[in-house]
Amino acid sequence: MTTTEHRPAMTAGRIAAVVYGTVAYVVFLLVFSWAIAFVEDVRVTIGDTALVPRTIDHGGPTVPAAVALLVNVVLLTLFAAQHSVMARAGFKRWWTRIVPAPVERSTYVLAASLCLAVLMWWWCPITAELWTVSGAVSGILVVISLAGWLLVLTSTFLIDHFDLFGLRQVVANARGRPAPTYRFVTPLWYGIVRHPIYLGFLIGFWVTPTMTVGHLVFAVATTGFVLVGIQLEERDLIRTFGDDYRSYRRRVPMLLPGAHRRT
Ligand SMILES: C[S@@+](CC[C@H](N)C(=O)[O-])C[C@H]1O[C@@H](n2cnc3c(N)ncnc32)[C@H](O)[C@@H]1O
Repeated sequence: MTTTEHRPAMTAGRIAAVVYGTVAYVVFLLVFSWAIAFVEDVRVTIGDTALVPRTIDHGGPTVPAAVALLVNVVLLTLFAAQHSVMARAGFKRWWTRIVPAPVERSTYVLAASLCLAVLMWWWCPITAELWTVSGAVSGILVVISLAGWLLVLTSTFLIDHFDLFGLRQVVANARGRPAPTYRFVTPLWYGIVRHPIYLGFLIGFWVTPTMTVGHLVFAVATTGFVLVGIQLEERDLIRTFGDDYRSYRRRVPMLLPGAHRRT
């Protein structure tokens, strides 16, 4: 094969990777926005069309609570399994023998977004209320909850938003450049807690004016998942960054700002 025969195929592959990465990113943005409406219990409609017909507490089939619980646990398990497996360094090494390395992250983002979409699409609300507040307190809780989502979004930019969601990798590949170097950084929120993205999610999930049984199941399950995920993520980070990360762990608390530092 001559060089001139080889080049168009490479170029087509690189363009396809950029298109794929862009689609994965757009799907992520849509599903992330949907997730905010879902957890905040906002049914979004345009005219007669319901964009978010089902939320954590509204819509969905009328089924016995035990059936709803079973369905929700299966959905949460599917979501947790996808994240726990695909986010691990060992899986990535194996996976990139099958999937081209430049689109590995985009594939992860797409799979994670689709699992979350499946969870929200089939979620069965269990609406018995555990607590509910109204008036100014309700408004304050909604603001705190939205601040959690903002913490998630801003933290992705502090690490490297476009790297985290796979776009930097496909663009570097299209330019014929090596994959971007994976850096350990600790700016702003990362100087206060080690996991501001997960903290933001926990705030978004737990702080609510109305806590139903279904919402509590979601919050407890995702909290457990986050706590286990942190252990696995930090094991990978220590393998990659060694003493830099160990020292960071001693200096900065995991999730609670100001919590007792490890010595
Ligand atoms: C979904 S992000 C969550 C990051 C962090 N756990 C948080 O809650 O803000 C997961 C990715 O961030 C990376 N990561 C975690 N902490 C990092 C840091 N301080 N600097 C760079 N990358 C980091 C992990 O290696 C992993 O690939």
